[in-house]
Amino acid sequence: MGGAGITGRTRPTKVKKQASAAKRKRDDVDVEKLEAAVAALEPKTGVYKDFTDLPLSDPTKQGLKSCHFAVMTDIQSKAIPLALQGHDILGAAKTGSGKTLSFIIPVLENLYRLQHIGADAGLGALILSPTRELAIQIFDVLRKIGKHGHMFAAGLLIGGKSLESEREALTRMNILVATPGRMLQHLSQTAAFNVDDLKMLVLDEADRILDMGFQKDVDAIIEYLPKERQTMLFSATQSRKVSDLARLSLQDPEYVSVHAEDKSATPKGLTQNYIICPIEEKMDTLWSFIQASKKSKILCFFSSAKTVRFVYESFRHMQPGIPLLHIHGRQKQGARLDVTAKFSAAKNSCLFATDVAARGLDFPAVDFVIQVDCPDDVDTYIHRVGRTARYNREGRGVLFIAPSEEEGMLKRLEQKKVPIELINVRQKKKTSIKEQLQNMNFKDPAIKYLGQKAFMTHVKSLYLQKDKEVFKLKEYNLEAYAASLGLPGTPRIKFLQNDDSRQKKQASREKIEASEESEEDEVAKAAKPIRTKYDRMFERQNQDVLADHYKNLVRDGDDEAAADDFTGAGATNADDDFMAVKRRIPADSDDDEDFGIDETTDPAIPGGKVVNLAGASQPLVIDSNRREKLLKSKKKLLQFMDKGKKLVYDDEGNPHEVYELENEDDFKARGLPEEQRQKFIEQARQIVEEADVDDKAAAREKRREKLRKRREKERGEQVEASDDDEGGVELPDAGEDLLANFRADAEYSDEDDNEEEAPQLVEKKPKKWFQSDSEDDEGSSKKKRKKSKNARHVVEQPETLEDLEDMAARLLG
Ligand SMILES: Nc1ncnc2c1ncn2[C@@H]1O[C@H](COP(=O)(O)OP(=O)(O)OP(=O)(O)O)[C@@H](O)[C@H]1O
Repeated sequence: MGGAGITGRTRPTKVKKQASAAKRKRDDVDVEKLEAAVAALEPKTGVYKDFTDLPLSDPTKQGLKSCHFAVMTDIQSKAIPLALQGHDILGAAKTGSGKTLSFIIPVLENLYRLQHIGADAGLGALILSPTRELAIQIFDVLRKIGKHGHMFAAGLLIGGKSLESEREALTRMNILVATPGRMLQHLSQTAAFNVDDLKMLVLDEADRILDMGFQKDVDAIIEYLPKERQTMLFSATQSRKVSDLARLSLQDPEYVSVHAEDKSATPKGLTQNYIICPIEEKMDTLWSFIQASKKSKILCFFSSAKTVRFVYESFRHMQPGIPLLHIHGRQKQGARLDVTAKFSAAKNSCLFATDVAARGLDFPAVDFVIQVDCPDDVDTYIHRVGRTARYNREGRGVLFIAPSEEEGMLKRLEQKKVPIELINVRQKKKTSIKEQLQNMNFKDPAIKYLGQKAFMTHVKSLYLQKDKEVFKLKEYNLEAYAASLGLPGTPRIKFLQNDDSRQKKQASREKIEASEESEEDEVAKAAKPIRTKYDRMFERQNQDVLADHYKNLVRDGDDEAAADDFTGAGATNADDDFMAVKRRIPADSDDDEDFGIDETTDPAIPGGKVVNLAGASQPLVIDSNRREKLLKSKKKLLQFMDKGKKLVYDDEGNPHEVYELENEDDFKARGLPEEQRQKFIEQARQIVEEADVDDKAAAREKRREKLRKRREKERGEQVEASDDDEGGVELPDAGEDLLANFRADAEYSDEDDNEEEAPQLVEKKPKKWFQSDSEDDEGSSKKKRKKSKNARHVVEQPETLEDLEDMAARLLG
């Protein structure tokens, strides 16, 4: 199991049994008293300040005492009494305000009063956390409070170990702190894992857990859990919808929010500032800030793991004089835990992190939270900044905002009541590290690679940001940003180029369209009154074949008025039945020519038009623009076309209907099929041979002609060359010319020697599909070997169609 159980004392069995029995008796009395005291609580009216004001079991009291927790925080004093009475809770309170104890104490107490203890009792409470680190932290608090006399078996289920090793221990657990993914895995794969008796479900960082990433897992987990249970949701930012609550089957939940009374959404001891920092200045500003705060504990947030790695590696190389750490989701679990432990213990340190460290983590005494990359939304801002100024401590948050992000981001922060003030960076104290980064990129390909990756991921994350009012990709100077990372050039980003080319295409399309509208059109357009969709609708011909809802638009009694109202360009006058308004298909339209369209006027449809499509079984009635458009689509027209007939072509190429074919009896009368086939092949061979003689003669003549022309040309060139060539040798200046010369030489190399075989390419070619192996072996005479040595392998290359036929005829023969 991922964590140690709370139980685990080793005593002789007999003594143990006696002690347990005595304890049970004591507990029974204890439990009854506690039940009564809890029932007597008045959560809404009563004032409960200290933990001692609440009816808690001795082991819990002991645990709180050992941790020196005496006075309750606001959320604790409001939520714990309600939770002890078994209410469902929706708790929202600022970061660092003590939400963890608000659910840990009720979990321990309620299970204790129910005596839901021991392996047989099964799982009594499940606490879900979005990250492993937070789960570990919660488990740690649970262990600290519970280890003074509580007998529950508690476990941590966050993965990282084999399912098998967790399986057995899992079935004995009473309280589990888990990440949703791992919990679901066990629910679906560990048969003996029984959750039917679960009494309490807690979702810490609920808004994150119910978000997209975990939604499916959480929904699936809930399917396994009994509906009758107590459910508690806690988060610093609560933006849950009713649908979420329904999914979780919350019953009349109590809303416990401590934001309402206090105007700001962030802790009192927190000072919040922002600086205007273009992305290309982030590296310099951050470096300078770290240099000026070496005696502090700093937590810096970035938007991607790649940026975290690049900044960590490059700053480390530059020896900043403060221990650097980094954490992101792509690290192994062991490394992440190591980092959180180191940063928790450190006095002065700088941790570069992604949002994996933004929620819930309780690092003691963080002085600064620097949000180097603007957070996706205000909730993320609040969670990040909440890593400092925890539980009445002081702390400071600094947000880096690019000029284009300022307006949008400030608006959103204001909406969520986040008090933040602008401060300026002292330019004198700012040092540029651009050159150092450039050198590093130059010398170390690994750094350069990281830099390129960081650049691309950052740009991609800006591109994918949902809030376009804050993140306007076009406003960032990406070239300068790449240079600020020390990169030799701006990495090419595919999606941006695709976007650009898409836009360019769109623009040029629009341009073409615009230019296609000639001046004449413009004049005509200007002269025409503007026609609306309705005008066009009532201008239609063949209104009697229109859909009913069109007809319904103009009822008998309304006709005239409607005609007046809607008189458009095509309407003649009010007396005319506008259903019969003439509609013209431009006579000069040549669209139809392409499709062999024949237009007539259908007498059955007043003013209507019938188009006879070549090959179509039925004429196509044009009764709407849609149908008219259809005439332009070959594909669509196919459905109106005749499917065609089966025809058989004779030797002269004349088509015949199938029924004209010879019947079976006649065919049989002409002899056996095999004999007929042989006869046919023989006839065909004769025909081919006869044709072959003519074809060969023609081909030879053609080749001779070609050769003659070429020689004439060469002779002419030689004369020209001797005229130009006055001593020097001119080299062909383009590779292409060289290639052309080579080809010509190769093709005709043997031509003079063997006209009959020309053209031949003296070149070894891979064996063709028509060459059998025996062909190669056949006649292993010296002569053949000699020939093959000289000419290697001679393969005819048909040049003309005649050559090809010639070759084919020889092969067939
Ligand atoms: N009653 C208390 N008295 C003293 N310290 C407390 C008390 N309750 C909580 N704390 C301390 O306050 C710190 C913050 O508590 P906790 O982590 O529960 O905050 P949180 O509200 O869950 O924060 P976040 O929203 O960031 O998760 C912890 O270090 C915890 O030990």
